[in-house]
Amino acid sequence: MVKDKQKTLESKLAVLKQSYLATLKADLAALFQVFMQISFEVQISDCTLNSDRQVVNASSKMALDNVSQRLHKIAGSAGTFGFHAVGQQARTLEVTLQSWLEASDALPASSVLKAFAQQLQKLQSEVLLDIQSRPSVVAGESAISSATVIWLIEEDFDLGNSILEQLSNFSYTVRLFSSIEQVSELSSKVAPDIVIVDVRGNLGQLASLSKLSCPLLFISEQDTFDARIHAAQMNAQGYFLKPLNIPQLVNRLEQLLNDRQAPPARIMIIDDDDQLAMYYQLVLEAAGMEVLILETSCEIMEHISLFRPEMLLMDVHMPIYNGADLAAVVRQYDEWSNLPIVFLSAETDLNKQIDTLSPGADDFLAKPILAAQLVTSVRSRIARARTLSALLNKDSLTGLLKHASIKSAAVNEATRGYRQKYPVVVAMIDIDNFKMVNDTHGHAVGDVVISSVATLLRQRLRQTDVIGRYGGEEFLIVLPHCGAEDGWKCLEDIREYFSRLSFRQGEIEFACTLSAGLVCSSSVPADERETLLVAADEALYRAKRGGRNKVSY
Ligand SMILES: Nc1nc2c(ncn2[C@@H]2O[C@H](COP(=O)(O)OP(=O)(O)OP(=O)(O)O)[C@@H](O)[C@H]2O)c(=O)[nH]1
Repeated sequence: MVKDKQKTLESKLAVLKQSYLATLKADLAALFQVFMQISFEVQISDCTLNSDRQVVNASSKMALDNVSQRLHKIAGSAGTFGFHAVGQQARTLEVTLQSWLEASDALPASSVLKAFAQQLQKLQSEVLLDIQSRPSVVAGESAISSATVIWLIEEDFDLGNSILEQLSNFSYTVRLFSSIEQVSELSSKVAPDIVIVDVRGNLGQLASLSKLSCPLLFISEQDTFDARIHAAQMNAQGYFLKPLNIPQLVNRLEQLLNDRQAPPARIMIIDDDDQLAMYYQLVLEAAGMEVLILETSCEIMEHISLFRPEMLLMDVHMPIYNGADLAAVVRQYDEWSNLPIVFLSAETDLNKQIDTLSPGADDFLAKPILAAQLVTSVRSRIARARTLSALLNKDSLTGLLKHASIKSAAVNEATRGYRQKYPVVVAMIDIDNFKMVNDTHGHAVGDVVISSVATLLRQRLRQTDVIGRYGGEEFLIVLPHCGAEDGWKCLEDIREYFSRLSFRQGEIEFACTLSAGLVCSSSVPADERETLLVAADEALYRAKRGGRNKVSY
């Protein structure tokens, strides 16, 4: 699967490289012609006694400036496509041109200009000969696995089956083993995502599990320091006492799987060079990211609010609006004040880089940029942005969006739905008689119940759905592209699953239920969208009044 993906990417890149080569050849041929024309005009003006050399200088300087800008682009793009030598020579020519343009006196003699034109011609022929290797491509790993496979090692068949059944409620695929030897044999051929083992004092045998490359969780009867230090030395990433608290175990499983199940990063690219933009797109998509190339800069804010990028990758010098101005516009919107903006630029002058950064961009990536470098830089910046955003917007108990964030997300999602004419479901979910859970089993157990609802919602909803903790034991979810009927079925499914979970406090086992109320945007006029939350709350109230453990709309 990954190999096929890699092959497709390589063939797409080969096509793109061919098309870039054709453009590059045509560009260099055009630059050569422009240059020959300039040197011809300078030569004529040198020979004609009554010519106005100043006028010729002014118009030639404008033309040279244009050539310099085009060379600047080539210097940035050629290396990216693997034509490193061409990129470096274009940079050298650009620097020469800049020194002429910055000098206040007349342009160099026509013979110097002609010599420069010949260098351009040489560059053109070198493009044909340049057989530099292709840029390396990082094959993307799929961010999301279809189902999480857990190997459970439990000698007690009944206990093993009971754990298996409960974990299956959370959509895990669980395989039960009765001994560590069985796992050791199989682990050389296939690998699970996580191994859970009931240690039962089998300390010697456990050593063979340390070779596993996946996370290891221990279940034990012993709550002693020795047992726990042994688990730590074996790199166990969780230690759970019997009788097992399944929601607590599931919380840890979710934390471990969180990175792998994170939604793909969304990147928006703005570059007037179509081929470069497509190259970045291919490379980032192959690494599992979602990429949108913005075609019309003046619609930047509409596209940002629709696509909701986690990073903007922008060229600096663009024909109509430059990158610095676009970054400043983005920063005028509070909602996007933290969006990472990274410039991809062939600019090598540090002072100019700093000038460009000041209005609102966060960083620079110098062109030419290799595929692996691009993927790594984007990944690490997005990871950091996600961590910061989680700290700011996420509730610490459940990892879901906090009250203010989910509330504004609900309004934003609904607004987008009205604009693009698709239905959006907004639903309020509340744990039934939760006060009694706290009063009977204690606040800590209540917290486990709250976080198990969060886990269930994360697992059962789509990645495009938005989930938040609205209040203590109340949740708000937003389901884009979903009608009332489908929303109801989805919530019914969640309600039913939740009622089957069993929670534990010591020897006492208990179950909980939840109620939900939903509203679909198609039943509320666009200009009354602020009332969607009130309508969902009213539906929740009807579900409570109707006896709880119900979904109403
Ligand atoms: N454990 C725990 N309890 C919380 C948290 N936040 C709020 N609560 C409790 O949640 C309970 C909510 O109780 P009520 O609003 O009376 O509702 P209820 O008992 O769920 O009854 P219905 O909603 O009518 O079914 C209160 O006892 C709060 O103290 C929290 O973070 N952790």
